[in-house]
Amino acid sequence: MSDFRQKALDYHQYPTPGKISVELTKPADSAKDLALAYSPGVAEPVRAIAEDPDNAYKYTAKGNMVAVISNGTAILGLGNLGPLASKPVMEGKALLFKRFAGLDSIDIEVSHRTTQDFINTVANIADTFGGINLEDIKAPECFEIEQALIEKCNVPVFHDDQHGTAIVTAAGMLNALEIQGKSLRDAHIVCMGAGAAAIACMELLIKCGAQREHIYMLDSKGVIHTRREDLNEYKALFANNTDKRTLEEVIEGADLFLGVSGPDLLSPETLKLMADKPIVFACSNPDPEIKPELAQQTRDDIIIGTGRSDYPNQVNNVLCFPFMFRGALDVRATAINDEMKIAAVEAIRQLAKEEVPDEVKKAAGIDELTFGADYIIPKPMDPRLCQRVAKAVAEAAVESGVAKIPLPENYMQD
Ligand SMILES: NC(=O)C1=CN([C@@H]2O[C@H](COP(=O)(O)OP(=O)(O)OC[C@H]3O[C@@H](n4cnc5c(N)ncnc54)[C@H](OP(=O)(O)O)[C@@H]3O)[C@@H](O)[C@H]2O)C=CC1
Ligand SMILES: CC(=O)C(=O)O
Ligand SMILES: [Mg+2]
Repeated sequence: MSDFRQKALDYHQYPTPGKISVELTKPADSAKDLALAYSPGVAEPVRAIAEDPDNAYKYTAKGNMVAVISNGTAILGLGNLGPLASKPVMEGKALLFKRFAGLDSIDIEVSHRTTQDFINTVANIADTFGGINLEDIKAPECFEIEQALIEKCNVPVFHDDQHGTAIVTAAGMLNALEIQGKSLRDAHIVCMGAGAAAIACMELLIKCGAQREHIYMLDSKGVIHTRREDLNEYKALFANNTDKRTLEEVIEGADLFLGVSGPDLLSPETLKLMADKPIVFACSNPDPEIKPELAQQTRDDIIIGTGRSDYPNQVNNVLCFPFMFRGALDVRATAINDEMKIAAVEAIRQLAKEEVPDEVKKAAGIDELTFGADYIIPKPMDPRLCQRVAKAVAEAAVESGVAKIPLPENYMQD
């Protein structure tokens, strides 16, 4: 067994199996404490909540609690390995919610027969939480699931692999384009993958200025084009009227490559076909579409990002979802809308251009971090991310009318 594999297993096993636990926030040491925490005292908040459901935010942990919910059908880039096997990833997302945004989070893995079963299960438990983070649910079911849950639930529902990934990708792409001296409007884009992450990333890039007809999308059967008869309605929106059928044909002269598909699908020979100063985000986890060292050996004019923590330019939804929910929950947003998403893109983007505090460099194990080819996007452990992104999101929620309470006092200071 490789050293790293054993280390990863040991990390998860010792000293206690798993990565999260529950802690108490109230004393529970005496009979008096228990009389308040449990019977008879607990009856008082019960009555208050029965009278007004918003009292749940006052008397329970709901308002600071996010459920991370999966069915394990698209676990990272590992595929459909089932609900239980997804648990380490979901516990990992809960760890990130707590570590980076102070949000309590619990993972829920759902076994189900039909898509409707899954929707009903989540809708029936949604009121327990302040928000629902859907994770690693494969396309195209993820689109129907998210839409149905948005309609059914009173709390914000966000499919992280779609929108978290899209927000971080857009922020990174815009900065990388700026460094390479290119514009999104003129960019020729290749998107490898046509699932949850791919569709959402391309839709958001279009909202940020990319042109749909400049985008070539590929799935496991090749280029998505208008003569294919096997396309679902989401892929069909990206069907090009083209005779090109292979990655090699569509990547010729491309400025941007986004990989949200699987490992090692971009060869050095194919990378050579891209335009000068290309941008490659090889985001498949855990193994990217091309290894950064191989990409950099092949092209010295490239900007490359991956989803991993052990290379520069980590283009990963961890830069978004903790802060998206922090901002949304702090103003009790009923939804996560486009205004909030665009605000998050801008906040993440801008932060990369500022001087980096020494503590962040130390945590990243890097002496120098300056906006440029190896630092296009902030580091996940940058504490300013929470302040900036959550604030931008909360303000956008208030301005766009989906906030149920005003901006909290601590958001007023800079
Ligand atoms: N860095 C980050 O933050 C994130 C990275 N990802 C990564 O993106 C990948 C996809 O995740 P997600 O969208 O949730 O999963 P989905 O299952 O929804 O989509 C996977 C897509 O990849 C396509 N695909 C598979 N094999 C190939 C191939 N050989 N050539 C071209 N396309 C292929 C599938 O094609 P078909 O439609 O034909 O089945 C499908 O469209 C994963 O590796 C995941 O780790 C996802 C979210 C965030
Ligand atoms: C990062 C992430 O959410 C994924 O790879 O699925
Ligand atoms: Mg995921």
